[in-house]
Amino acid sequence: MANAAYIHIPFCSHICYYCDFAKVLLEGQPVDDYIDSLLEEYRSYGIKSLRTLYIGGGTPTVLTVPQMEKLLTGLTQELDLSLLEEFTVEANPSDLSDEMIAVLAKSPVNRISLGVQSFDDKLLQRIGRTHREAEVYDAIARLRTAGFENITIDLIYALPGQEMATVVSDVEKFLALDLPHIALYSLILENHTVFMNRERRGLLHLPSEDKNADMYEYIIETLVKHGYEHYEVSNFSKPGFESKHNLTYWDNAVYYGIGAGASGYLDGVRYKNYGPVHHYLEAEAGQKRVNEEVLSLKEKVEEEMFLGLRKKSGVTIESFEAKFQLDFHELYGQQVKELIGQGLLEDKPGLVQMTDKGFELGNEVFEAFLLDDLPEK
Ligand SMILES: C[S@@+](CC[C@H](N)C(=O)[O-])C[C@H]1O[C@@H](n2cnc3c(N)ncnc32)[C@H](O)[C@@H]1O
Ligand SMILES: C[S@@+](CC[C@H](N)C(=O)[O-])C[C@H]1O[C@@H](n2cnc3c(N)ncnc32)[C@H](O)[C@@H]1O
Ligand code: SF4
Repeated sequence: MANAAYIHIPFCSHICYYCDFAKVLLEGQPVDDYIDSLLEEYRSYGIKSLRTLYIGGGTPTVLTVPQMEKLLTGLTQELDLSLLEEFTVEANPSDLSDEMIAVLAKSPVNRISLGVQSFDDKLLQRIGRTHREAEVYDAIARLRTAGFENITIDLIYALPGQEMATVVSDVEKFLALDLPHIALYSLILENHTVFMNRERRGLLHLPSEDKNADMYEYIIETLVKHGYEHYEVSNFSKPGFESKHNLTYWDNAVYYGIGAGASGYLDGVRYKNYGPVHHYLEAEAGQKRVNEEVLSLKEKVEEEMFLGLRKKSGVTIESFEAKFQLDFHELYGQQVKELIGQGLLEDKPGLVQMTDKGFELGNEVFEAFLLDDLPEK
């Protein structure tokens, strides 16, 4: 059975201009019913032990303190806590009250992921965030006082109108905080967002691809110079602070996905739950899935490569062959040779690993690992 569970809280107090994740405005939503329903789905799996738990969103910290307490108790009361290594809650800097921090601190939660996005107040305003730089420092100080050490932040770069100077200042401000982990995402223009709407009307001014690449290079170089490991395309950590939960995804391992819009991977099936809260609520505990995909061997192999290559440590040929009982060189020998020749993969025996150039041109590398056909064995 799976050792990791993702729990989705789809509510937000405002909607950011770039975001297309499963979320809805909090106002008027049946939040108490949602928590009951989510805990019912969780219990239906009979989970007794987990190595990682991750509550994401949406914005989990928009719950009231009693709602958060109920959720945390419901998720952990049946668990053998001695086996739970990492328990993350995502938080928005502007709604982390002292009471909320106190509830998180006295629970088994041991990692906080703060959605900072940028330290530049003008930029924050331009992307539809409601918090400001000062609130980030205040939230981090109060989290630290409450005993949280393992704090990570999310930043986005290549935002509309953004110049290199704010990337530099964002990275410098992150370094000054001396946190053990950061995720830095290049903005993805998503459908159904305010930004996409503006783009269609020719009103969005995104940095060019070249500028985007310069920003990524600067980020990698600077963070690595300051002792952070670039352990995944967008993730950097001090040694020992890699996200164990997210590594489960990139290791192509199984996990529960619980809540509206959550994805899971169990028994060779990738599934997704109903996104709209009322659809999710109407479905019985065992019927929350809107789709299920039974993966073929070919799909499993491709996913192993796509996900594994996102990690700096890459894919070990020995473990690939042990997992699939297939000859790696027969399947991918030629592609790997070509990608090494193009400087996109490292030339290391027994290991398939991206270079920094490979990370920049990720999709080109991934495409090379698509297979024509692979008979089921
Ligand atoms: C779905 S959000 C949930 C966390 C929380 N609600 C918050 O925003 O702080 C998770 C992260 O995804 C990233 N993200 C969301 N939309 C994105 C986009 N269009 N492009 C790049 N990153 C994005 C942001 O960095 C965000 O912190
Ligand atoms: C973009 S990542 C940010 C990770 C964070 N920086 C960290 O290191 O912990 C997190 C977001 O991905 C989405 N997500 C993660 N796992 C998911 C799953 N199993 N099902 C659905 N959404 C998921 C959620 O929207 C969540 O807010
Ligand atoms: S980025 Fe976070 S706060 Fe903003 S809309 Fe998306 S989930 Fe909500």
